[in-house]
Amino acid sequence: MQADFWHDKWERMEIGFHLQEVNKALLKYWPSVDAAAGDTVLIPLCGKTLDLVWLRQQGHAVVGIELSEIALDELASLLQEALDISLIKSREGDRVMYRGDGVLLIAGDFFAVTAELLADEGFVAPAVIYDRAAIVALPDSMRADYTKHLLSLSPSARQLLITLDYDQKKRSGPPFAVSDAEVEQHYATAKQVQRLEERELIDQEPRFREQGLDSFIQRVYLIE
Ligand SMILES: C[S@@+](CC[C@H](N)C(=O)[O-])C[C@H]1O[C@@H](n2cnc3c(N)ncnc32)[C@H](O)[C@@H]1O
Repeated sequence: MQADFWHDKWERMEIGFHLQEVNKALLKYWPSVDAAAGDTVLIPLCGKTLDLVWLRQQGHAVVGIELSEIALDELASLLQEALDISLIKSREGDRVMYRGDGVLLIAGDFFAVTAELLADEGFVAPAVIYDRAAIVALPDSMRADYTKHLLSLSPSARQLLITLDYDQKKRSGPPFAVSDAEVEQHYATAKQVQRLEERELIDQEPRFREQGLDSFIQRVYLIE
């Protein structure tokens, strides 16, 4: 997926993926991650998710990486409203950085963010990764590089990963289908890939039924 595709989506506010509430799977399974209060959570391709605000509310430092400055401006406002956290925004080369109390937001290409950059910002190897609608936002050709890059930012992080799976022949992404086998393959070197939940969502997602699908499965994994 090209950057222009996503910038265009944000300019038109065609953001059907955005939830108006904290993700239910995050609320349900966050205790399984067993994160300590001060742990940093890395949220790749974060959009303007309320999940990031909720994670900060739990006492975690949060790092969000997102192409769209529109999304991060909104997220900065949400953090201000919900937590009274003011972010200082600064344009630095190809990126826009937003820095505040326990928060780092980076508007720019995820693949250009390095472990060194995070360390320079005081966020060395985040302890936890939270991926909701990130790997599934990327086409097959990018997902191995995505996972490799994610692990380069924090090789031993625990990860809460939420995927979607359906018959990709019946509909093109995003969101893209990511099978159980693919997750196992990407995380073959992990100590453990534990599937916490598999849920059929087709009855709650009529727009996907209208697009010809008869199954739309969400899976939640804890990867260690
Ligand atoms: C499906 S949305 C999910 C957003 C968020 N995780 C959520 O749950 O609402 C995918 C997001 O990834 C962002 N994105 C896509 N490619 C990216 C890249 N290479 N670097 C940073 N962000 C990217 C898009 O702008 C979009 O906001």
